[in-house]
Amino acid sequence: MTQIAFIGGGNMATSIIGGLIKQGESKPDMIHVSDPNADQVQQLSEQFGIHGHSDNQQAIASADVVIMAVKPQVMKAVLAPLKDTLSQRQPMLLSIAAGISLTSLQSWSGCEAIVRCMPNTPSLLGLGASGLFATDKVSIDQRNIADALLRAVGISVWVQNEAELDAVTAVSGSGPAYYFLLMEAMIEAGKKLGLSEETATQLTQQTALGAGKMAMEADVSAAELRRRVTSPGGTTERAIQTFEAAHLRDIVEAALTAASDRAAELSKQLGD
Ligand SMILES: NC(=O)C1=CN([C@@H]2O[C@H](COP(=O)(O)OP(=O)(O)OC[C@H]3O[C@@H](n4cnc5c(N)ncnc54)[C@H](O)[C@@H]3O)[C@@H](O)[C@H]2O)C=CC1
Ligand SMILES: O=C(O)[C@@H]1CCC=N1
Repeated sequence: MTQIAFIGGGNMATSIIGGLIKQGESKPDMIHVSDPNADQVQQLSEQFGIHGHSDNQQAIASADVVIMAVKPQVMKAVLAPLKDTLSQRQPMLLSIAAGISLTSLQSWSGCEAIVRCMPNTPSLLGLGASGLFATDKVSIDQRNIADALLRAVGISVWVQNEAELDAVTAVSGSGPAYYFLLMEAMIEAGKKLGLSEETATQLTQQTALGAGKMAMEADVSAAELRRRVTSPGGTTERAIQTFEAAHLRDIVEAALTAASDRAAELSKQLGD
């Protein structure tokens, strides 16, 4: 069975570890985690029965897959002392860090087989959406392992070129925040229309959940589902006309373009 080492045991690592064990994808004994935060390591070891380390070298010593789950800003410094070992052992490196290019990962780690991935925070609930891209040095078996790792916390989608990961970041990486913004606005508007905060919040949350589930389960498009809610001459029609008059679609396109541009910019800034 594959030995997996997580470098960084924060939010995303915790959710992936939890998903792997819950789904039976990996045995606790095969998982190592390393983090300078001793409390975090202890909690992960106790919660999941995995091996905890304070030394990254120890964590990667026998790993087939090394998952880099540290913040992008520290990636270079974290990989520097591991480069000799990684170059020699050549495990598959999987990075979940936003905006760190394959070129940088390759030069900082000395690894050849690298998968870059963009997950999102609903991974914490097993409802994540991740985009993945692999170098051509990644074997089919390694791709399958990377796929299983991310599927343990949601769905995974492979993209055809690295630049598409910027679009994935704009759609699903940052995406949860757009829905939260809409929810904030709906709760505020509901309150202005006379509802209590509690009632406006409950109704907004359940509506978001219901709409998401309907969109997932329906065999028709989101546009068709919208039409089915919209009675001619009714209330939804007025609301939709208001959104369209304010160019909501243009606003969404501009926002996602800005996010994608920023992802590309960050890759350049954080690279060598
Ligand atoms: N939170 C989000 O929405 C998303 C995050 N990501 C990416 O996931 C990565 C991790 O994010 P989170 O889990 O949210 O961050 P986090 O801050 O919860 O976890 C990072 C962990 O790295 C540890 N760390 C710091 N220096 C270290 C070192 N030298 N060696 C080992 N561990 C070290 C920290 O103690 C911390 O526990 C980031 O690169 C981020 O870009 C990707 C998609 C979405
Ligand atoms: O906002 C960010 O830069 C990161 C990437 C995707 C979600 N959070």
